[in-house]
Amino acid sequence: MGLEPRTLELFYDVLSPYSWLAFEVLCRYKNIWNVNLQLQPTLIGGIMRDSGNQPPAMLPRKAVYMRSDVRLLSQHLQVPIHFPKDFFSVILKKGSLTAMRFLTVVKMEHPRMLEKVSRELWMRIWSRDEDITEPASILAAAEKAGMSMGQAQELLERVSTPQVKNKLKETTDTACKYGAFGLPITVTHLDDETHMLFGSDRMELLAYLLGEKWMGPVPPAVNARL
Ligand SMILES: N[C@@H](CCC(=O)N[C@@H](CS)C(=O)NCC(=O)O)C(=O)O
Repeated sequence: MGLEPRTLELFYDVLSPYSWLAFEVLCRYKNIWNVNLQLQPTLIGGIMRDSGNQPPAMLPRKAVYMRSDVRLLSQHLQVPIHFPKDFFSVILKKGSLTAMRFLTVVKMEHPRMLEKVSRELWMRIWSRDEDITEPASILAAAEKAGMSMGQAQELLERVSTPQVKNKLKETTDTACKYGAFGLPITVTHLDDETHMLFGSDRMELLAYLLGEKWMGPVPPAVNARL
């Protein structure tokens, strides 16, 4: 009899390109490793406030580094990231509150759609430099992910309800309790220990904790399908 799958949580925000990298790599591994991957839509702004941290791009030298780092990683990990032209307005002014509330309600009502809708929102903001704040933008992402317009509209109407707002706050608080000061974080639940790792660049260590094999960002089984 095989071992019970380990629970592996990924806390992410679609505003964060490093979250996208971690998300794609873990989606590739979720059926290779013996894990139960739980996607946790989180608000990065809440984590920054709670921890007293600032987005890396606020420090000019880090902002320059982040551009080349993300560009190289997007090639190496095969995730089609392109920086938005007006980075500061898109990331620091417009933010992701409604989009993350939308993903929260998707998870509550149609959890099987969460992976696809998350990916389509990232495709908009971090690949095609498209808005993710307007209702029409969020609906377009949901439709592209395979939701019917009626279904998506119904969910969008619920983003300002206390249940949805509180759920996103609760998930963000949980990430903070695990010690998050940024995103992405993964949380690995072993029999007697829980480990929080920060960043998309901790996959080898994650595999070690899980007792699984790290085969690079594009494992052979996935590579054969690409
Ligand atoms: N080295 C990490 C960097 C992750 C990262 O910089 N995430 C940003 C959001 S996109 C963040 O929250 N940074 C907080 C910090 O660096 O203190 C990786 O490769 O994933």
